[in-house]
Amino acid sequence: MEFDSSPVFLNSEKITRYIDGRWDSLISCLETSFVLYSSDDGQVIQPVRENVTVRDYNGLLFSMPVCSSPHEALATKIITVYNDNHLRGLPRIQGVILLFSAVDGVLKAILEAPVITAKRTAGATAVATKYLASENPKILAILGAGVQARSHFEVLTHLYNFEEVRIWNIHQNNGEKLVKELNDKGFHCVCCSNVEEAVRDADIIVTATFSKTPILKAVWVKPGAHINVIGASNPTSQELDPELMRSAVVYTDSREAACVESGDIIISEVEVYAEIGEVILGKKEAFRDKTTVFKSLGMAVQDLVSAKLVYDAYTSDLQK
Ligand SMILES: NC(=O)C1=CN([C@@H]2O[C@H](COP(=O)(O)OP(=O)(O)OC[C@H]3O[C@@H](n4cnc5c(N)ncnc54)[C@H](OP(=O)(O)O)[C@@H]3O)[C@@H](O)[C@H]2O)C=CC1
Ligand SMILES: O=C(O)C1=NCCCC1
Repeated sequence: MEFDSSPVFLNSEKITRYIDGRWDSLISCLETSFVLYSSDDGQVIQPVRENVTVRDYNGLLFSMPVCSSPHEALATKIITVYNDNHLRGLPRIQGVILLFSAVDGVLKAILEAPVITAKRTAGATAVATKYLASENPKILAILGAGVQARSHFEVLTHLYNFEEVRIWNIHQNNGEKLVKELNDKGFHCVCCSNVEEAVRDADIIVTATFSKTPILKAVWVKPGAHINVIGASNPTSQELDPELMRSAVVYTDSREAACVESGDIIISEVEVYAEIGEVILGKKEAFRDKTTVFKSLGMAVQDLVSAKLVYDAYTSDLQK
């Protein structure tokens, strides 16, 4: 018998076709991935990711392998993160996800990483926010106006009917561009000229920037707010001031990764109260009425379940 081992290649356009409009399915897969990861029963094997610094060009190369037994799948995301790429007119994050069968090791698909990274990170935030934010959030503040800011706007406005959405960005023109783009689609967002104005009385805050130093201060944040910290994914960068970190109950996706990768956790010397998977499993409490931080690092198992969602939709479409 002939063995056709050619993997399919799914570019960003195809991935968008199979993932757009599917927030509820994605959120549900991501919730499962948090549970599997935090179950500690070996169903998911996911080492802390490796990275290589490209010193001369201010770049990084990340390798993120994972095995998920319940999905009978293996995946590795390989991405580059080049902070100065906006000056070259290129995205800061690029790369691929390789999806394999865990049964026989066959490479099933090569998927461009940016769309999945954008959607799965926002979907993961949605899971954390569902568990940790107050029941009826009215004001959303997003700090940043890039890829993650967009996907977080999308998923959080899918989940909640906010009375106000405020956006702040370091370069105000880019913040205004995003606000115009969203308002042209029928939303009503405002662009703020400083962080304090953006987060005043906000119930949910998202920080999604490439800042290396804190942009969000404790005194500006309403007690009881829920903050999703998406950027500062290395031990020397911070998005939140240490006082804010110390005044909040801190949750994360992976405790093991947070302790070596998150500047916000390492520099402020806070303890991680729980992984979000432990909250979903009922092993740890969700303090909705306290100020909570979800420190998102991003996990390979999130890429695996999202890539599989797209691949399965693609293959079932082929069979029609
Ligand atoms: N937790 C996770 O799973 C993931 C985390 N990330 C992280 O999320 C963050 C955003 O990524 P993404 O949206 O893809 O990147 P983008 O390049 O699309 O957007 C980056 C945003 O950060 C702003 N920015 C750049 N430098 C600074 C600075 N010094 N201070 C404040 N703002 C700044 C940019 O403003 P302007 O464009 O005007 O310069 C832009 O709004 C990054 O830190 C990235 O590493 C990304 C993927 C997954
Ligand atoms: O999980 C990811 O993907 C990323 N995490 C932090 C840095 C960029 C990409």
